[in-house]
Amino acid sequence: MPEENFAVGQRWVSHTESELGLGCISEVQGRSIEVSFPAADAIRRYAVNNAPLARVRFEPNDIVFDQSGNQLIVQDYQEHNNCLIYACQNDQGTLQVLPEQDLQNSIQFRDPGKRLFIGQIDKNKQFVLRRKALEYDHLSQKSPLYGLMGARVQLLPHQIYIAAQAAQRLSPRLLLADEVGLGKTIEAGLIMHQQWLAGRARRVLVIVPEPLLHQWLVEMLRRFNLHFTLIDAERFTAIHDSGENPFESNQLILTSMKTLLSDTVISSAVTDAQWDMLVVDEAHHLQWQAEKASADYQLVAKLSELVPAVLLLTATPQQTGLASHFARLRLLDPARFSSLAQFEQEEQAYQQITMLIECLLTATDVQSLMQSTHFNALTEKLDQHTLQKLLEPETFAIARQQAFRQLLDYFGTGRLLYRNTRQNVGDFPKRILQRYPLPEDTTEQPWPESDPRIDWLLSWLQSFKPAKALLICQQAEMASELEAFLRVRHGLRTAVFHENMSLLQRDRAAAYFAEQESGAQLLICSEIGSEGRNFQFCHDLVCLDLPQHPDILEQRIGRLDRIGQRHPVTIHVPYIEHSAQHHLLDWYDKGMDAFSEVQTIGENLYQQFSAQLQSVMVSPQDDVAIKALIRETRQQYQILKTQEQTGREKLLAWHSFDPAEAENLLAELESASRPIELADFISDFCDAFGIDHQSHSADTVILMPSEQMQQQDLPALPEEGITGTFQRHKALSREDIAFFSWEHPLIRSAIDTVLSHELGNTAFCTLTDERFPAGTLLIESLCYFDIPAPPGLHSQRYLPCQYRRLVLDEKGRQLTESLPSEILDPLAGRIDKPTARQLVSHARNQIELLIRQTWQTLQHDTQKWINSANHAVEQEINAEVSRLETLQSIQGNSLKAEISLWQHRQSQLLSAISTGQWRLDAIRVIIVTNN
Ligand SMILES: Nc1ncnc2c1ncn2[C@@H]1O[C@H](COP(=O)(O)OP(=O)(O)OP(=O)(O)O)[C@@H](O)[C@H]1O
Repeated sequence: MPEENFAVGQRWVSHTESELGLGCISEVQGRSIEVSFPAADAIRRYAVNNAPLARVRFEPNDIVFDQSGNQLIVQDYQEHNNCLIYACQNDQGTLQVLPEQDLQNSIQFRDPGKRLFIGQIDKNKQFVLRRKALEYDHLSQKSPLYGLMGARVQLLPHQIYIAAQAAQRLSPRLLLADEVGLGKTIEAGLIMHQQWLAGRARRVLVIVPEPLLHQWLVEMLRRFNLHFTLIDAERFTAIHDSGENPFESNQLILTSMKTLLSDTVISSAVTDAQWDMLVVDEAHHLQWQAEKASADYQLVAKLSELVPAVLLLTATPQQTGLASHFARLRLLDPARFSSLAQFEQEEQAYQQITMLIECLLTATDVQSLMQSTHFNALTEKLDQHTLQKLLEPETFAIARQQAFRQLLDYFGTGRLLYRNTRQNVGDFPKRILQRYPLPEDTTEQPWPESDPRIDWLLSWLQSFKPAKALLICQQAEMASELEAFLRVRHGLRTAVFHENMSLLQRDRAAAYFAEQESGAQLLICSEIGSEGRNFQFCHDLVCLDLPQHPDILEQRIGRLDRIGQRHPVTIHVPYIEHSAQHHLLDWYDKGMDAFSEVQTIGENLYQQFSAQLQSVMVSPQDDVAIKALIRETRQQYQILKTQEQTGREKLLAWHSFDPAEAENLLAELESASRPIELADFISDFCDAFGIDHQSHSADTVILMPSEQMQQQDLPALPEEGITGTFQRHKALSREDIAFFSWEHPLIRSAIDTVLSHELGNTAFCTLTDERFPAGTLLIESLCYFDIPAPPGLHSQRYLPCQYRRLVLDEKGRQLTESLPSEILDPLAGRIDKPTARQLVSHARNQIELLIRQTWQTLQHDTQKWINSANHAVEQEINAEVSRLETLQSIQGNSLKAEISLWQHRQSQLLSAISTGQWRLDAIRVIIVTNN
């Protein structure tokens, strides 16, 4: 560093203490200088020939700040008395003079070029860490499966398939209607997690029945690391009184329909808040009839007009009738489901659509398709464009898939209804009915003493000890009374669970029942209270009474027959012979196998036979009528079941699950998990940022904050530390250990920390590689493509990729392919910092040339990137518009407004993408030494 360069007033930075900010030379005396660092209130004295300082010189177009914090753009500079005077433009566009002494003192250099030339050169290890952070960030964000990997769940094919389908949609609007207990909550969690991580759903509202609040809260946190805030009426009032909308107090809100409907102030506040995603569990309660819609339906209808992504969950979508089912579908996709009459007609034609799809799927080529008996009918249903492609041998395979999707969407069960069945999923235990006929009681005692079913229950429980059983009855009052009777009068270990209890009481009761050793032997639940709950740790269900709708019976059995159940589920039904309940039991058992099989046509049978059933139940001695009811129900059951299996169920099965595709997805998830690389990344990150890390056991580490931590705010690192494993199976069996995946909040925050910090954005290394002459200078740069656009547009998702690594030589030749990081990193040699600074300073002109060449290469490719993103936008939006146009012509209603919304979105996207630009994130200078 030539000593004559130093002059009072000049601005320099320290290589060794960059945190001091911008220094100003306050004294030059003989062979020493004094530098003040006003931002740190520090003074340093250095020997002239050995000062660890770099001169700060801004170039035209650099952004600088004056001492009052005003932002200025450098236009030019001149030297006066060895000091620089900048000519700058302020934000009003006027020119202004800024002597370097007046530059802001608290400067921190982020730009890699600037840092390199002022001597802030980081370690190679830090550069590599940064590159890995960029690569992983990019790879995961780009992967269509990003968001589906990090949940602490088993990767079950039927769930991953649905979640991956949802991930392809910009804002999924779906009805998740898997059979009871197949994991709709988990599917919704996966979809939410994916949308949350992809930045597409920042504000989520989940509405569940009150008894399920806590279960949801815990599942979302434990399995997905999603921290929901629970809003009940009390909490609402507390926050509301401070003037804030309680639904805006957090990003993820969990509430119950009861809370929302308890006060109009609450229901208005929920619709006033802005949401990206709405989830409604047990959605069969949203009832609708042409003349009247229930209050909860009306509220969800209002919300679903405002919220882009909507998930409705129910195992029994038709429990409250076909009209309500249709109305819920219409909430999700009004363009597709516009008329109930048409919807009913479509249901009648499902068998025909199934035949057409079968004809399509079995055809191996154009010839065989044309020879099929259903070919003509098929041509009537397909649009001209798809048909044309279907008749070309080259496009046959793709068009067949497209035609299949169109038939399902336009004429089948739609693209928004997913229903997995035990048949799809496989491997479920059997259901067994145990009947206990009892003689009528003739004593005159009050209930429950007078009830022979209670005597039966007492002796059954005695013989059954210590195994646990769940008893579900229709009413909360009955559940309470019975539980008190068994506990107080007979000293049994029982618990009760119903909708009139507080959240805390219910959770205590469930926990008492779940306790292995000293817990309750019997949990008595009301119908509504138990809906959606997980009780699969027990496998005996007692029904003292039976509900009158097959779907409600299915909900009951589903408390035990759910994922995780390892034993056959036994349903114990004690009943008084020849009573109404006896007939109801026969109707279910002999009329429709309701105990041994999952009901898909329960609602239909209920509609047809409920009147007859009522009359049989009021005159239980009428044997002829009873037999007729069971015979007719059975006949109808068989007819409907065949129709279902060849119509609706088949369409739903096709739409809801593709085993081959699901297998591919699981394989992709497996390979994207890269646990070894993750372990390395964590270890490198901890080294760079001063976090303690040590091995806990195989594939498991303990991370602890330390006093040397450079980044104080690594939000996901708890003060007491965290233990995490990279293995899913271990995380599933050890609740106390976190599941570390690329999606875990701590890892995402580690990646963000690296990328938001400048550490590692400059480096210098030597290279021994005989392919290049000694002395060759190369530059490795890490670049990112940014699109400054409103977040709601999600424009990044259309880019071919957002991150690039480039290696260039002095002649501007690209060596990226011949020097991939796997080759370069092991060959990169360390060089001490002072020498590196000298070399950089010496080769400044060449390095600047290399940086310019990198920029030129990037600029040259910018248009390619923009074109490719535009193409992706057009493809997606044109497909949506063409779908709406087809629906318009099939259904005969105008969808102009919807079409123009999509077109508007397209023009917004195209204009945002056209402003996209590359950013240079990091550079490493490489000098070939060959020694
Ligand atoms: N992929 C999975 N990994 C681990 N556990 C799972 C998985 N999927 C579901 N489960 C467990 O299986 C049980 C049933 O799942 P869930 O509650 O999501 O089903 P559901 O379809 O919503 O039930 P319901 O029809 O009763 O509302 C829960 O205990 C859940 O934690």
